[in-house]
Amino acid sequence: MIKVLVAGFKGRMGTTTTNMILENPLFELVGVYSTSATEKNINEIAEYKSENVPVFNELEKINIKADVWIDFTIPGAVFENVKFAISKHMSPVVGTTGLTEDNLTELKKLSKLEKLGGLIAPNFGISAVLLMQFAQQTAKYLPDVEIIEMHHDKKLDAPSGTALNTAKLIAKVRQPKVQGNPNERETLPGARGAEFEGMRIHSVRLPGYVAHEQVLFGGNGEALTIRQDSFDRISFMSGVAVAVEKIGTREELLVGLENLL
Ligand SMILES: NC(=O)c1ccc[n+]([C@@H]2O[C@H](COP(=O)([O-])OP(=O)(O)OC[C@H]3O[C@@H](n4cnc5c(N)ncnc54)[C@H](O)[C@@H]3O)[C@@H](O)[C@H]2O)c1
Ligand SMILES: O=C(O)C1=N[C@H](C(=O)O)CCC1
Repeated sequence: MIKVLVAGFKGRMGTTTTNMILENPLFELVGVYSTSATEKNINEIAEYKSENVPVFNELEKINIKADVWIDFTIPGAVFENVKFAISKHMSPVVGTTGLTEDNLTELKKLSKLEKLGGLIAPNFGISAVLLMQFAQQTAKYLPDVEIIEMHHDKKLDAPSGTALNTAKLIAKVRQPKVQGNPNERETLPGARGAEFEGMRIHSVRLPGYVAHEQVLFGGNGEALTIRQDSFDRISFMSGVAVAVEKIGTREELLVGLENLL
């Protein structure tokens, strides 16, 4: 059995992930962590009353040994959480967005020193992973692109990690370029959205949405739109399960679920 700790276990993703881990016979939930938790054991929560899993609310007090640390917390905490997990030889499987390139460089170094596998995945949904792959392929032929990501209105960060990763993948196959009229003026600041190496990224936040992204390509007399929709957080769970199952076979920190499939 693979021993798993879930950080952020009371959140939207953490709850879904905790339930998946409890239901999967390959996995054993050995601890849960949330700075907002007041319980000592997960069985103090009605839906988990038949379980016996310690609850932690301070990083330094986590004294259990897990094989895998799953992180669905917040952008402001994920870097310290993952450094802690690596220091305790717990393979990080990280969904939390907001890690910078410098963060990733340092975490990769720490993983290598520990000879420890880990995964940072901006999106565990197969439809999103495919969208990013298709977008990178398309950009080789249609380099003018704008990204529109749409999420629920409780999301903390913008643009989404998925949109930023989509732009980074596209940037690998095209030269930076100015899109639109070089003399264009925003009569309303922000009208043209965020800018990443000439690409524009637009973030929509609305109730009723979960996680969605469109990548729009324009060419001479033609256009192509690629779209993915995550309607329910269950859509991320098969990717999380694959990562938890496979990460122990690696000895480095990977970025992107496609590197583990
Ligand atoms: N990679 C993916 O497939 C994927 C999918 C969905 C969400 N996400 C990302 O996961 C993160 C969480 O999303 P969410 O919708 O579940 O958010 P959420 O706000 O519902 O949950 C975050 C949880 O983390 C807890 N928390 C806050 N600080 C903490 C800390 N220092 N240590 C431990 N727990 C802490 C909060 O109390 C909360 O319960 C976001 O960064 C989001 O972008 C990634
Ligand atoms: O619900 C969220 O928040 C999501 N965050 C990730 C991102 O920022 O790309 C993945 C999709 C859902």
